[in-house]
Amino acid sequence: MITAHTAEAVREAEEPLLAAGVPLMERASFALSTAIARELRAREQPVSGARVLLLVGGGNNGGDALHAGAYLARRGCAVRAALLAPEARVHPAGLSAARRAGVQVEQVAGEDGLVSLAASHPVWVDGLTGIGASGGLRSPLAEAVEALTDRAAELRRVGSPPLIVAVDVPSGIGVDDGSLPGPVLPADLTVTMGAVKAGLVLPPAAPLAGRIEVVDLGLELGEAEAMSLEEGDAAARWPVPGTADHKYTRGVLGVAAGSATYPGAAVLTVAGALATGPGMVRYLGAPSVSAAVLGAYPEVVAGSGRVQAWVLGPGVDPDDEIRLEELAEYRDAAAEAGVPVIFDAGGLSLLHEREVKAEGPTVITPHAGELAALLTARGNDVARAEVDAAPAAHARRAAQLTGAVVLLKGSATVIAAPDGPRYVQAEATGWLATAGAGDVLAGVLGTLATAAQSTAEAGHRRVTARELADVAALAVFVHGRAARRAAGLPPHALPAAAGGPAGHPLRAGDVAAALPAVIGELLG
Ligand SMILES: NC(=O)C1=CN([C@@H]2O[C@H](COP(=O)(O)OP(=O)(O)OC[C@H]3O[C@@H](n4cnc5c(N)ncnc54)[C@H](O)[C@@H]3O)[C@@H](O)[C@H]2O)[C@@H](O)CC1
Ligand SMILES: Nc1ncnc2c1ncn2[C@@H]1O[C@H](COP(=O)(O)OP(=O)(O)O)[C@@H](O)[C@H]1O
Ligand SMILES: [K+]
Repeated sequence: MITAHTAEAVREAEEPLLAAGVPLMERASFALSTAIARELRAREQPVSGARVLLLVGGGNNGGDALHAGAYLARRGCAVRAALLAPEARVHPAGLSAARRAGVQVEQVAGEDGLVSLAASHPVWVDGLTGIGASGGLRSPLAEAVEALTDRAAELRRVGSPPLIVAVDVPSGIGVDDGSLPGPVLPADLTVTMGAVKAGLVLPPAAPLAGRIEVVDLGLELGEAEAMSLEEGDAAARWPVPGTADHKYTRGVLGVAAGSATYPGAAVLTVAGALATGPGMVRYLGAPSVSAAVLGAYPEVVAGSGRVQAWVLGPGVDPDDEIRLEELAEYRDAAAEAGVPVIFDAGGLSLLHEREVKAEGPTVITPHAGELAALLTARGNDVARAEVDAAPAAHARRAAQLTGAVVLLKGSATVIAAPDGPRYVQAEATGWLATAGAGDVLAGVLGTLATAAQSTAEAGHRRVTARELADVAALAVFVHGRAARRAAGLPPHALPAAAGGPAGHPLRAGDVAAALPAVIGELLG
């Protein structure tokens, strides 16, 4: 599990160690220097003689960069430090360590000098600001970062990109919320001190961190601000049927999806559900859609009966009041029985009224546009772009307003429980951004929710919001992995922008088809 923390949590955890005289900065900066050397070797570039440019701001983040520069200079690198804050404000111990080690230090004024300095150094170390920064980078750092970002893009175009290493965080990101309040220099590698910061995993900042290495400082941290499931977590949480199970103990999923206009949404939801391994899927909808679903999947049982979870709404027309009334009936029955409900697409409109709160265990699965519509309908006027700029904050807001677990879809998908954990999962690929992919996800989530409900029923208790958030993260994890497989991408390949394979197009049905093999591989 990747656990990510706020700046305040990290500072609190550092305090007792600093008070006890533990040399955290020395440890952090030494580890930073070795990470840079390792990265150079991995790129088959010699460490000795490597030309390294330190971008130094006026806080301890700059101190880390200077100390690391001193270590690198001692290993034979040609290190230069560009001070972007007045020398009197630059970390004094770092500055003198760097000078003693032979680092050439110069005060930078204006972007032109900085850019030409950068052009002659293939390694840039971003030590402008770390967890002490607030708001977007201000002048002159903002202009410097903009100019360096442009230069890096030019160098990338001509095939000689610099190696950019961020100290602790790419300077200027929203450290706690992953926002981008101003310019940020995208890094290839972020060496982060003591703990992953939430902004390194939350969108939209996360992709700018590149690969993340954590320096272990022995910090004792409390509950995470954000978590990401990894392979081992997903495998450990997967509901594998036991020998005593039968289809009803494994769980029955009810699907009310599709319409005359969007019959395919029902087929794809069911495809995702079946590929995830339910005990049974019941379908409820118009006869023509039902015929399409059964034509594609004869395993499905049409008509009502007892279920352990519902998926309500994929492909449902939000203006079809009669259909929405049916969905509301399923919802009410589910609330009475304590059965989880997943509202997707058209079904989300059932939560548009301001005072409506989820009465039973509930997950909603909007994309940014749908979340903006939901928040706006409930009196929080929000545009899609605002959700995109701060997905985690908006997901949490919607969770608090509705009482539901919110699964906010996007290139990184954020999951927020009303007062519980927050997950972010980013294993998918841009190829997944295709019509119907969300329907498949709703089906996957539905099946996993039935399994969670079956376990809860066996223990004579109700499934909790926390468990539903866990299930949502698991669904997004395998859906993302299945998308990678369907796009011909190995699970751990670098993004195409970082030199990894591009993959190939997929259609939503391919994601469902890839699921059993992905799950099998996960479970070994
Ligand atoms: N406390 C410690 O001993 C440790 C600190 N560490 C490092 O120290 C960093 C935190 O250091 P600080 O608390 O000094 O803070 P930072 O170095 O992160 O930032 C403070 C500096 O940035 C400037 N600044 C703040 N907001 C700005 C903005 N919006 N635009 C432009 N400039 C801005 C401030 O004027 C100040 O000069 C961590 O990120 C980490 O790199 C590590 O060495 C681990 C140990
Ligand atoms: N750029 C992207 N990279 C990776 N995954 C993405 C990206 N954009 C969207 N996705 C994923 O693709 C799916 C699209 O779902 P959705 O928007 O609901 O489509 P539909 O309603 O057509 O089924 C979601 O799982 C979402 O997280
Ligand atoms: K930094």
